[in-house]
Amino acid sequence: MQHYVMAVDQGTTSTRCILFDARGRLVSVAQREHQQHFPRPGWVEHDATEIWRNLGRIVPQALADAGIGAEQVAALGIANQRETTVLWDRHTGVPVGRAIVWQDTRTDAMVEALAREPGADRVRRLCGLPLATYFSAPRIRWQLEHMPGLRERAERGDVLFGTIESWLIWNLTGGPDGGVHVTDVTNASRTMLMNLRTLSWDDELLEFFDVPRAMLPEIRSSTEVYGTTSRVVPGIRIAAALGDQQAALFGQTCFAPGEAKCTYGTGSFLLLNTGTTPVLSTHGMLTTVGFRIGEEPAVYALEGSIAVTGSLVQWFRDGLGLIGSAPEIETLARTVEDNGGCYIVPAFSGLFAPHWHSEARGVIAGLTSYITKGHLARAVLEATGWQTREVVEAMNADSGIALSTLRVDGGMTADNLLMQFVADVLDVPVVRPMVAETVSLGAAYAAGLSVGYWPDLEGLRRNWHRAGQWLPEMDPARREREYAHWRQAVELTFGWTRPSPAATAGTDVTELVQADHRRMEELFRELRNDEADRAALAGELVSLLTAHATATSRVLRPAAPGTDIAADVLALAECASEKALLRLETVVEDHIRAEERGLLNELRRTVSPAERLSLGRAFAAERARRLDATPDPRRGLRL
Ligand SMILES: Nc1ncnc2c1ncn2[C@@H]1O[C@H](COP(=O)(O)OP(=O)(O)O)[C@@H](O)[C@H]1O
Ligand SMILES: O=P(O)(O)OC[C@H](O)CO
Repeated sequence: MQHYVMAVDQGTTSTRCILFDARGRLVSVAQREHQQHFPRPGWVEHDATEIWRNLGRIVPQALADAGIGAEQVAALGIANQRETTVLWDRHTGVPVGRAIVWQDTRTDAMVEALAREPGADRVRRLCGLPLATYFSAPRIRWQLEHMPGLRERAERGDVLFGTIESWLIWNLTGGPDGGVHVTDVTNASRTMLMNLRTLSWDDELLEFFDVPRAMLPEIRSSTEVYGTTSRVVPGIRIAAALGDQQAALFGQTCFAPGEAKCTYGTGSFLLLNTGTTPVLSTHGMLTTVGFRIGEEPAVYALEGSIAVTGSLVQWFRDGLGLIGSAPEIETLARTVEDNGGCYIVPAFSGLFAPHWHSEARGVIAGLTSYITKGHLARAVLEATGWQTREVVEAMNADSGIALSTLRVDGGMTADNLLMQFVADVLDVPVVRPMVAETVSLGAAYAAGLSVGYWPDLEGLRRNWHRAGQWLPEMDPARREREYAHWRQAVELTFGWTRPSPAATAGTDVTELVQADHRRMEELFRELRNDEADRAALAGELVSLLTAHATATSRVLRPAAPGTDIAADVLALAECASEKALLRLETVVEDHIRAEERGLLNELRRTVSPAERLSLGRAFAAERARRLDATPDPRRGLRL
C-alpha cells in the first residue's frame, strides 16, 4: 500500500491541506479561506472556530481527491501563521473572543509602556525579539487585562493559550476530551515568553509580561509525534509542527548555516540559517528558532520580517478596487515604463524589520498629476522590492556575509515583474524552486522525517529543483537614486500616530551624551559591589555601550577613528571577567574625558542650539533602536 505525507498550512488568509508523495510531489490540495475581521483601525482578528471548521472540511477533501484513506497517511505536519493568539476554555473548547492576529496593533500603547519598565532591556537578550506589537505576549496580557475574570481563570488553568498549531493539535487530539496542549519550539520562539537558549518558558519573561504559566502549552521539538488524531479523520499521527516561515526554510532545504530564503505572501519573511548558536542582531533582525529535529540541538535563524507585501496588492484590489485579481497588478504595472516618481510605503501595521516603528503609518509619496494607476501599481510592487533590500542589507550587516543568491517562494513569486525587480534592487540572482508550496512541503518533510518516511536531510535536498531564475539588470546609478527616494519616503511614515521616540527626545545632543556617560560611571561603580546582581549590571552596560557607540558613530562623527572595545565588551558579555571589566573601565573613562572635553565642546561651539536638538532626536532614535538589541560585540564596536 502506497503511503503519503499530509501537510496543513494554516496561513493568514486561508488553510490548505496538501498530500505529498515520497518524491516530494504534490498529490492533492484542498483549500479554504477564512474571514478577516477588522473591527477597528489597526485591529485584525480571526475566528479560531471557523479555522477549525475549515480544517474539518479540507482534510477529508484532500484525502478524497487523492483517492486514499487515513491509513495511507504516514504522518501529518502542521505549519501555521505565527504569533496569532488564541485563548480558549479548556472544558468547553470555546475560544475566548476572536484570535488576535499577528498584524494587529492594539497593544501599541502597552508595548510602549512596557519598554519603559525595569527589565525591558533584558527582554531581547532572553527571547531574541524586540518589544513590538507583532508578538504574542503583549496580546495575551492585553486580553487578560481587558476581559473581566479572565486572569483568574487563566491562573487556574481553565483558560488555555496557544498559537494556531496548538489550537489545532489540541482539537485534533480530542479537544476537551483529552486534547494534547503542546506547541513547538519555533512557534514558542515567537511568543516573547520562551528563553532562546534553554528553549523553555522563562520566569523572568513571564513575570515581565504578567502571563500565568498555567495557561501555556508544553514546548516540544518541531519533529516528534505529539499524538494521534481522534477527530476530523481519526488515526493520523501528528508528527511535526513549525511556524510557517520556518517550515518554508525547511521546505527550501536551507538546512546548513548561511542558507536563506524569502517567502512572499501576505507579508514577506527572510530567514537565514545561523546554525546551533543564536546570533543576536544589532540591525533590527529577529533571532528565532529555525527548527529542532527530535532531540538534536535546535537550529537558529536570523529573520527579517516585513508585515505588508502581498496584502498591499490585496488592498489595491479590495480597498481601492483598481484591479480585479492579484495577478492583474503585473499587467497594470506593465502599462507604464517606471513608477513616475511615486513611492508607496505600506506601514499599515507600523514598520517591522529593520525599523520597528509601530507608530508609523503608510504614505504615498511623490504624487503629481502625471501619476496614473499604472504608476501606483508599479509602486505597489516596488514596495516589496525595496523592503526586501532593507532587510537584506541589515541581514548582511549582522551576519558579516553578503547574500549571494536569494531563494524565494510564496504566492507573489508568480509575478515576474516583481521578481525581476527584487533581483535588480538586491543585485543578486533570485531563484524559485519547482514546488512553490514550500511551507506545506517543509511541514511534510518535517513530519516525514519524524516517522522515518524520509531517512535524512540529504535525501530531501535532492528533491529541490530550480524552476525559475531572475538575474539583476538594473543600472547601478538608477538603483541607488531610487533607493534614496525610497528611504526618504520611509522617513515620512515615522511618528504618524504619535511622536516617534526620535521626535519626543527634544533634548540637546550634548545632554544626551552626558546622561549616557553618567549612567556608564554609575554602572561601573555598582559592578564593584559583590552583592549586586552583576550579571544584570554587566548586561545593561554592554547594551548601553553598544547603543551609545553606535549612535555616536552614526550621528556625531561617522568618520572619526575610535577605540576598539569589542574584545573587552565580548569578554564582559560572556563571563564578566574581572580583567576585562577593569580594562573596559579605563577605556570608557578615557573616552568620557576625551569626548566631554573635545567633541561636546566642539558641538557647543560650532553647531546651533536648534541643530543640536535635531542631532539629539537622531541620536535618541538611533540609540533607542540599538538599545534593546543585544549586541554582537565582535562586530565593529568602537568608542
Ligand atoms: N501575481 C501576483 N502578483 C502580486 N501579488 C500576488 C500575485 N498573486 C498573488 N499575490 C499576493 O500573494 C499573496 C498570497 O500568497 P500566499 O503565499 O498564498 O500568502 P499567504 O500564505 O500569506 O496566505 C496575496 O497577498 C496576493 O495579493
Ligand atoms: O500566513 P502567512 O504566510 O501570512 O505568514 C504569517 C507569518 O507567520 C507571520 O509571522
